[in-house]
Amino acid sequence: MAPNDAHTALWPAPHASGAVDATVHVPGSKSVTNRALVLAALASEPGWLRRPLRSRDTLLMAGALRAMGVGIEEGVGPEGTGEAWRVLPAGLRGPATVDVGNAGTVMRFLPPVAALSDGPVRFDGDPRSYERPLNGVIDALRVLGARIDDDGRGALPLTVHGSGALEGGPVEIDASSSSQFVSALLLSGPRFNQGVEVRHIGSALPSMPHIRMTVDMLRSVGAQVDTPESGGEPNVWRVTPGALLGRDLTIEPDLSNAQPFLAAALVTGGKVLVPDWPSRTTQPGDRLREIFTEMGGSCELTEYGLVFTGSGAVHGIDVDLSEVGELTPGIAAVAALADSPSTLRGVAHLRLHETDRLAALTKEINELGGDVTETADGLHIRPRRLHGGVFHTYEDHRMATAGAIIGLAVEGVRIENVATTAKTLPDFPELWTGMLGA
Ligand SMILES: O=C(O)C1=C[C@@H](OP(=O)(O)O)[C@@H](O)[C@H](O)C1
Ligand SMILES: C=C(OP(=O)(O)O)C(=O)O
Repeated sequence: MAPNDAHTALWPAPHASGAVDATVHVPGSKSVTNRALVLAALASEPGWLRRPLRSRDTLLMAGALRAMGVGIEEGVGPEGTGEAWRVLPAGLRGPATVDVGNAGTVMRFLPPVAALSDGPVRFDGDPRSYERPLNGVIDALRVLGARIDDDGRGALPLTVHGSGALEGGPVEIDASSSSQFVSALLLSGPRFNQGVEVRHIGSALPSMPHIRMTVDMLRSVGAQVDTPESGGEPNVWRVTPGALLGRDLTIEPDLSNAQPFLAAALVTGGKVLVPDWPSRTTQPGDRLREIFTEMGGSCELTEYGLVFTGSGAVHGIDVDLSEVGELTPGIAAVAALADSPSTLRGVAHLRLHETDRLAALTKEINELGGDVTETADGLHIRPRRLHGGVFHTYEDHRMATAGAIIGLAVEGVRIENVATTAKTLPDFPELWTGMLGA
């Protein structure tokens, strides 16, 4: 297939002939891998990442850090060569060029790192990356002492003129459009001369578990972080300046990418085991245990991992997803197959994700015969009998996996550009057909 054909190619989503019964080894977490790479690059000694996710977003992160002078070498992990990265921090260098693709983590976490480099770092990416909000990071970095050239829209493309150090200190931001603004400033904060104090002053802040993930991972490499939860002021996070340790970290499976496989058990009345499901985690995907149980399944966390079992019935749900927005496409797909209506709330910011996810889900489910309406901050989904057709994906990995869930229950669904799942889960089609025993 010629490279461009992948964008228009149609993948016949497998229809499930019966209940699935499978063990699915889900690759590492995108959010943990990309935080671990940044923290290891900023450390004062080498570190290891074991079982890192290797996907478009994480390879872009690794490539960008390498471009700024960081060593990231293939190492030997628990499963042999190629299963680990050894990260060798070095003085951060410019000039460099960073391709962010359409990775929120890369476009938001790296400009603060670039501000610590000793020269200009140019950031560019996919057309969609120009539309995703970055103003919180750009404005904050300027307040903290960085020089940035952009076109004034608060978005990519831009150049950060690193001068080898950043003063840091207190800064106010409105992170209501992305929690990643807060995470970005905290991750590099220990390396700023004064550390950083981030005060969120906007309306509701989405994706709080991802901010907790940032704080937890910072603390695990020796950073001192004060948070609202540790007795600080509401909406204020403070990072003390200091050296970061090089750690040996094994990356957890990506629980948000486990979603389509758990959904398969739910919609087919089957059973799926996801090995290595962590007993304690900050990943938002852990909320699936509760959400998919309410939608009709049951789960058990055993020494082998998470066993999720469908009952044969799928129920609608009324749920606020503001903390776990990235789960919305998969929940919407299950809701379209349920026996009662659903209301998904608290996710207006999804309009600025990989695509406008609220518009895309509404259009694509309705074109298969569904009845979805957009609300100010989410979706109303009234299940209808669906029919086959093309499910467009808008270069959004989670649209592709959402379409695959529907395809299990509805014959003749064809997914456009299933290869877009490579953003976070390059093996998705193989894992999916493997789960179905094909
Ligand atoms: O920090 C992270 O790793 C992420 C935070 C969330 O971003 P938003 O707060 O922009 O939704 C989430 O949706 C994204 O998939 C990953
Ligand atoms: C919103 C997402 O990604 P990003 O990290 O690009 O924001 C996502 O993975 O659902």
